[in-house]
Amino acid sequence: MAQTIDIANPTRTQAILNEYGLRAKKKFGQNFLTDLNVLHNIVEAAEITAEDYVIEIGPGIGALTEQLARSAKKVLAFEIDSQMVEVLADTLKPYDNVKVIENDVLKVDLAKVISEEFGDNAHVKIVANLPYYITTPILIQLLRSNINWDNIVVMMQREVADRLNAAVGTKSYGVLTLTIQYFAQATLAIKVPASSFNPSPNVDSAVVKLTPLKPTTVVENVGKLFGVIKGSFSHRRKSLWNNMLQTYGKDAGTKEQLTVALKSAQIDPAIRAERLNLEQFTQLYLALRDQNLTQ
Ligand SMILES: C[S@@+](CC[C@H](N)C(=O)[O-])C[C@H]1O[C@@H](n2cnc3c(N)ncnc32)[C@H](O)[C@@H]1O
Repeated sequence: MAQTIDIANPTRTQAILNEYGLRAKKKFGQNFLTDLNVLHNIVEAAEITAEDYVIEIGPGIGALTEQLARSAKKVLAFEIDSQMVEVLADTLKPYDNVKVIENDVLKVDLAKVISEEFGDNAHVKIVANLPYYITTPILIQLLRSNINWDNIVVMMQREVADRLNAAVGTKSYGVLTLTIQYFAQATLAIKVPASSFNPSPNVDSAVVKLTPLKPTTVVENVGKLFGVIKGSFSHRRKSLWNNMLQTYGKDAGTKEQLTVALKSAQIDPAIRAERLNLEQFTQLYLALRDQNLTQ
């Protein structure tokens, strides 16, 4: 199975792109990893073993996929760019444990595909050098989909990585922070310089490792909890009260229900969403639900 020259090598990466007459596409967030050490560190951080089913998002020309294929049982990779899928048919030919699916990962029912490909309730590890233009929606999709993941190890913009563990009240604190807090523990695994990519991105990057976390307060409808959180952050500079009026309506009856809910959750209506922690949002959601406002 071993391939003599790794794809992750500046010369080989450029040679592959030239061979196919391709250039990295900005619209798909294409920055190819050319640093083999970084790839080895990613595979190590994900603790991939020969028993593991791995999901990769955005394989590109296959630099990370190849390293995953060498360590994992099977790799299932989602790639949006049909030209990359053509390249992958060649670069990944030596690996019979890889399947590439041409699709927008945001449109895929991951739970369904995983059970079709790996079996019902199969556990997966998710590894990716994410397309930076959709890092947040991908992370939210992964965490909110009902899949059994053992860990998620993903490269992202350093600035987004900072949001994952941002403290309440800071500029970076928001919906993404709260989503992570509900589902996972996030640790910064590797800092990656721009020189590790072709082309070099204009931002610093970091590999983050997420491990699953049992929420402190489990709610029966997570979608509705996050509906409340999203609505509360819709205008960051506005008070919670003003954002809530916009979400639920301004008539006297609704205002009365909102007042009761906020009182029962012991939350000051004048506060801004960025000042509330996950437990406070959970209490707010439960109080709004009791007022039939989240149905
Ligand atoms: C940052 S590149 C990483 C490429 C490769 N994994 C590497 O590390 O060199 C992101 C990859 O995601 C792909 N991509 C972008 N948007 C996508 C989407 N919505 N669904 C699936 N793949 C996507 C891009 O075409 C590109 O191949």
